[in-house]
This record gives sequence, C-alpha cells and structure tokens, in this order.
Amino acid sequence: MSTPKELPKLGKLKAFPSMVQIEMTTGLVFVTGNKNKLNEVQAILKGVIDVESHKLDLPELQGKTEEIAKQKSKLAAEILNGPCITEDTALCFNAMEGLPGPYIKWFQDSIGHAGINKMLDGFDDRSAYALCTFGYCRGPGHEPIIFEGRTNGKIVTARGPGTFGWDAIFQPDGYEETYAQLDKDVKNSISHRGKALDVLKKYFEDREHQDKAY
Ligand SMILES: O=c1[nH]c(=O)c2ncn([C@@H]3O[C@H](COP(=O)(O)OP(=O)(O)OP(=O)(O)O)[C@@H](O)[C@H]3O)c2[nH]1
Ligand SMILES: [Mg+2]
Repeated sequence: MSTPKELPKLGKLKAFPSMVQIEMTTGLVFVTGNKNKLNEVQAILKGVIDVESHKLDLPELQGKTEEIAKQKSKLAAEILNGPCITEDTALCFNAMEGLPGPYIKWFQDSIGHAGINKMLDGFDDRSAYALCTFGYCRGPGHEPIIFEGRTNGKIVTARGPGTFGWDAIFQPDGYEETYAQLDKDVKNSISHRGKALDVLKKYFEDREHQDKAY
C-alpha cells in the first residue's frame, strides 16, 4: 500500500506491531458483494488507506441502518476471523418517514427507477437523503464502530447512466445533475459515502496518533 505520512518507521513497526499499524500496513478488508461500492471506496481512500475486497453477500437484519450495519460487520469479522469493514446504504424519503431506507435495494431491483418515482407521486414532498453507514469490527467478539455520512437531495425522473443503483434518480441539493450525471470525483466529494469515509479516515488517523504516543 502507499504509505501515509503518519505511519511510524518500519523498524518501530516491526518492534511494536499494534493493531492499527497492522491494519494500516496491510490495508483494510472491505466485505461487500457490490462492485460499484468497492470502486468508489477505493477511489475515495486512494493514497490514504489501501482497501482489499472480500466478496460475500451477507444476510442483513431488518431494523435501523445502524443496527443492520453493526450486525453486518460483526458477522463479516466472524466469518473472516479478523478485522474488516462493511457498508450499508439507505435511500430515505422524507415524505415516508425515512422509508424505503435500508430496503431500497429490493425496491430498486423490483420496480426500478420509474416505480420508485411513482411511489412519491401521491406526495408533494420529493426530498430524500442518501445515508451511508460503515461498520468496522476488529474481530470476533469485538463491538463494531459505526461511521455515517448523509447527503440531502430529491428524487427525480432518471437522468444519466443507469450503471449504479438509484444514482440516476437522486439529485443532490445544490446541483442540477443527478449523482449519475456528475463526474465521479464530484459525486465522491459530496456523497453519503465520501462523508462517511471522511469520518472513518479521521478515526484511523486519530488512532494512529494515539498509538505513536505510547
Ligand atoms: O445509485 C446508487 N448510488 C450509491 O451510491 C449507492 N450505494 C448503494 N446503492 C444501492 O443501494 C442498495 C443498498 O443496499 P446494500 O447497502 O445492502 O448494498 P449491496 O447489497 O448491494 O452490497 P453489500 O451489502 O454487499 O455491501 C443497493 O441496491 C445498492 O446497489 C447505491 N445506489
Ligand atoms: Mg446488501
């Protein structure tokens, strides 16, 4: 992996290989069955943290996004028998008190862009937010840590490539384009995923600094 400036020298690393140093040296394992997510996570963390992927379609609990994300990373860490991150994405409609939320995948797969748009036709409010929740679990028996990012916007008629989920029908606030029409770098700089990864990066940087203090 590329070496972040904060990393201790290799000699110190070898002598005191703390958990953070090991993870930062070998990279983070991201467990996901979704290639588009992986591409974005790798692009956003490029040059900061190396991300390896492990393709697993994990069963997901029903409940709040935070509970789903925690359970997902806990289960993944048990299966891998080691540290990893997982991610859960929700698309929440304000007119529907946050639904479909974490269940958007099933709506997207069954009724598609047009059907999702139709769901809001009976409401005046088409505002929505994309919510991304990463779960990081150090290994079996450890309590996962959660990192969240949210981007507000609205649901519109599909515009742009239909390559990633509901990107074509989500128009973030402050932009005339949908996520799908935006340049990838622009999407990553304002997206729910980019914001959640900012918090995750900060957590690892802080742990790295704390570690160096000992
Ligand atoms: O247009 C999009 N822009 C995004 O930025 C985005 N992020 C996720 N999604 C979709 O929303 C559902 C989440 O479900 P989800 O979090 O369970 O993901 P998943 O099952 O595909 O993968 P994973 O759970 O193995 O990581 C799935 O349909 C994803 O394709 C997105 N669609
Ligand atoms: Mg999933």
